[in-house]
Amino acid sequence: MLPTVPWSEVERRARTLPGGPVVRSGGADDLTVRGLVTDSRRVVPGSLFACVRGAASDGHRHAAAAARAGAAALLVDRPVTTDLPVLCVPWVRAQLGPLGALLAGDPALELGLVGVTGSNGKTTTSALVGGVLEAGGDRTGVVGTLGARVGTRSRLTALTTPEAPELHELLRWMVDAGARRAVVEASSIALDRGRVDGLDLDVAVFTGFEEDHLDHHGTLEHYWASKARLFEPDRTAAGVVVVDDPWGRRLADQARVPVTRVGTASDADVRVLGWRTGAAGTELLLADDTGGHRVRSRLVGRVHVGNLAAAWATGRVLGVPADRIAAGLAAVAPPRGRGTVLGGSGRPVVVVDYAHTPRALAAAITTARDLCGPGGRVHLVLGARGRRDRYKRQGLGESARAADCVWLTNEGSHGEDPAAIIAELRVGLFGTNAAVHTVPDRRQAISAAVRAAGPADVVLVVGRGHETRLLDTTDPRDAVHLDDAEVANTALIAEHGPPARGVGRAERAS
Ligand SMILES: CC(=O)N[C@H]1[C@@H](OP(=O)(O)OP(=O)(O)OC[C@H]2O[C@@H](n3ccc(=O)[nH]c3=O)[C@H](O)[C@@H]2O)O[C@H](CO)[C@@H](O)[C@@H]1O[C@H](C)C(=O)N[C@@H](C)C(=O)N[C@H](CCC(=O)O)C(=O)O
Repeated sequence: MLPTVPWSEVERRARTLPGGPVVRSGGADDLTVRGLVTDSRRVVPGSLFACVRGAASDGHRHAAAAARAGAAALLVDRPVTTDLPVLCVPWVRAQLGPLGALLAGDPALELGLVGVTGSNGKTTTSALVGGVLEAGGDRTGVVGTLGARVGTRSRLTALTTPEAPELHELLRWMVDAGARRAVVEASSIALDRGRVDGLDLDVAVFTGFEEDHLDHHGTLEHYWASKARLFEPDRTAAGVVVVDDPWGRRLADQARVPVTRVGTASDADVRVLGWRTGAAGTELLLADDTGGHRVRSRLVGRVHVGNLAAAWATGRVLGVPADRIAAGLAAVAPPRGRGTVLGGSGRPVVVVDYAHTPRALAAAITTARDLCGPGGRVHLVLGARGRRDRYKRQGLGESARAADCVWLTNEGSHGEDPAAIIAELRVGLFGTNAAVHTVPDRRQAISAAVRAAGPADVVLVVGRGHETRLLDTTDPRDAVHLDDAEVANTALIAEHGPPARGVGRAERAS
């Protein structure tokens, strides 16, 4: 439940931020506001509407709409014509963290917080850390790409890391539901835009780094710096860093907070001694300062080895006993669309995954290869999202060369020409030995791949993972329902029938 906050208190909090004058105009002494809102369409009576200048629009232009919807006051950084009380600050976006926290009753002060960043693995690692902390006895909320949840309750969110006011409201919701800890997925864009400003983390986790989101960041170094920011002493007390890539090592070396190094390297504090993975899950052997530990998980694929080890290390840093961590990791179900395994039992295995970067795709193909039966082939269903990170397409095609059969298709063109996107993927595949088919309709591509697959084969469907809406224009209202896992399941039954009795998927485990 959001508190009612005196206007004078809002002004006082706004003044705590250095950077220029804060000027209040209007508003009687007894004025109160409830909830900080950045979208005029979400204003309710009593809201404080923050006018944010964005890429596509400017919140100042929506001040009148917010007033009509019942906003009690405005937060602005340029003059607007209005009868409402106004607080004018140097930069509205910079205030979203501090004021979002205030208007949600400062929930972060009541929570132990873990932030998870990295190019790949944020969602899975967040779920694992959530499971570890729950097993340690603390109710733990998790917010990220799959939405927000605490206990059995869940809420949808639009972004991986919500804008600061929404994030603080979600933390309030978690506290009200009894949470003592929360895990927050922190995307680089969120860090860059200050969405996690004002959060004091107990632990920041780094899962790995690879070129991505350059449409937003411009350069790799800017992207890197955005992520590295989470490991500054004013943001976190400690770090857990997977050091198996040079970027992780760089971060561990440069961080000014105590860092637990995780990985296969001999100097890792939580060291992966060995692992094996199959359709039934993953098992790894870890060593830390307390000895050796065997960890079992239902997650499928070698990509999760680092994620599991990072979650283990986070539990250790937060004082969760080893047996509780192991129990927590064993209990976590694979997050939706993150290596979701379907089929098997005498039929081909289908893996639905979110991999949308060249390295993540290469790792997903390796996992698919691990899951093949004797003589089995990997069928890859591959597309690329329109109007985003075009530079990745050739690299995705190059990674796809490791598959035996590639089904190029649409992944939501967002107004681009789908055929042109496919042509760019094909550049990376030039000269490959893999059989390459083009089936622009995604449903048909998934069905064709499932139809072509034999019982020892694996069909890997990548790019969208948990997503259920596909958009081919620039108007979000044109999005249609399309769930890759649902399509694959239907195709499995149509092409290969229901599972045969007595043949378990686990029998394909390596
Ligand atoms: C780059 C970025 O962060 N963009 C987000 C941002 O856009 P923006 O600031 O440019 O906003 P804008 O659309 O220009 O509008 C300006 C302001 O006017 C407001 N407005 C607008 C229209 C209206 O009628 N009334 C109104 O009040 C908007 O709410 C906003 O406050 O604020 C919008 C409102 O919250 C978001 O929808 C939008 O996310 C875009 C769509 C997006 O897709 N962002 C992606 C790239 C993103 O942030 N992804 C990361 C990373 C994911 C990952 O790691 O894979 C994430 O954390 O999700």
